Amino acid sequence: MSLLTINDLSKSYDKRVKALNQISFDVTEGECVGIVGESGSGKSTLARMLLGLETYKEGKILFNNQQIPPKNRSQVRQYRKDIQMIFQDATSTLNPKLPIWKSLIEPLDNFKEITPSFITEGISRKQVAEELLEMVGLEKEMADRYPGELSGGQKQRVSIARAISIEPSLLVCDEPTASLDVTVQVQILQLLEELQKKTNMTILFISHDIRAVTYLCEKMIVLKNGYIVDSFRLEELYQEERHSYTKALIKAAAIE
Ligand SMILES: Nc1ncnc2c1ncn2[C@@H]1O[C@H](COP(=O)(O)OP(=O)(O)OP(=O)(O)O)[C@@H](O)[C@H]1O
Repeated sequence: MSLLTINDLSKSYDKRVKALNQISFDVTEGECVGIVGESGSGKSTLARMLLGLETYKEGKILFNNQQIPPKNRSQVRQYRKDIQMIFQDATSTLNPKLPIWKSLIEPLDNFKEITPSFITEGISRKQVAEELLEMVGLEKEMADRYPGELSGGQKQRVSIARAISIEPSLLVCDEPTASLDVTVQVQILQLLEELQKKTNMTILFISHDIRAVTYLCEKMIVLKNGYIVDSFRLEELYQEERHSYTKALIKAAAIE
């Protein structure tokens, strides 16, 4: 079943800048779809539109068959739970004044009606945070630390744990590995892959890095100057019919 449908979506900031041009694609439940493109191709614009942070006049965004941004309050609340986001800069997601466990537990505090399947009944809020830390490969002793005492990779793991704590239907990752060292990038991709396999969660992975996208995603969409110039499944990556821009990205990333 299609979880997210984007139909003929366009976005203009002013008369001169058309950030997105009639883009259309579908994301099916359980899929991991990558959006790849260089700087200025419209990736962040698309991510902001998915979160309901940008208005639009042309086209449609449907999530679970409901128009985005939703119209009424209860739909907005449901939507805020169902779509979670991971950003390039994990620091901005974590309150520097709170110990990690308190930041981790925030989404669950906001959605008290949710009892995630991974939570053992009757455990304290702090123990829930510790279980979440272990799910993303961190020691539970990290719970009492502050964001300033964590490395970039550890902070990104915490922000992933926070995002998945309320079991969203869709996880949107906007350049989640862009500011990390290469070895840490691989570890974060491995973590996302592992979590996706375990939970069958749907991921939309946005990146300028075709290598990261091909590592994680089974379907890819190539954006250039706001247009979708190519879209294909991973096994079709090296086919002759790929767009010249896709071929150039593959060449530049040396993954031929
Ligand atoms: N708030 C804004 N006002 C005006 N133009 C904007 C605004 N945000 C983005 N743009 C323009 O829209 C186009 C797409 O930008 P966007 O940030 O979506 O690209 P991107 O692929 O995410 O780039 P990057 O990887 O550098 O973040 C660019 O031409 C950009 O200058």
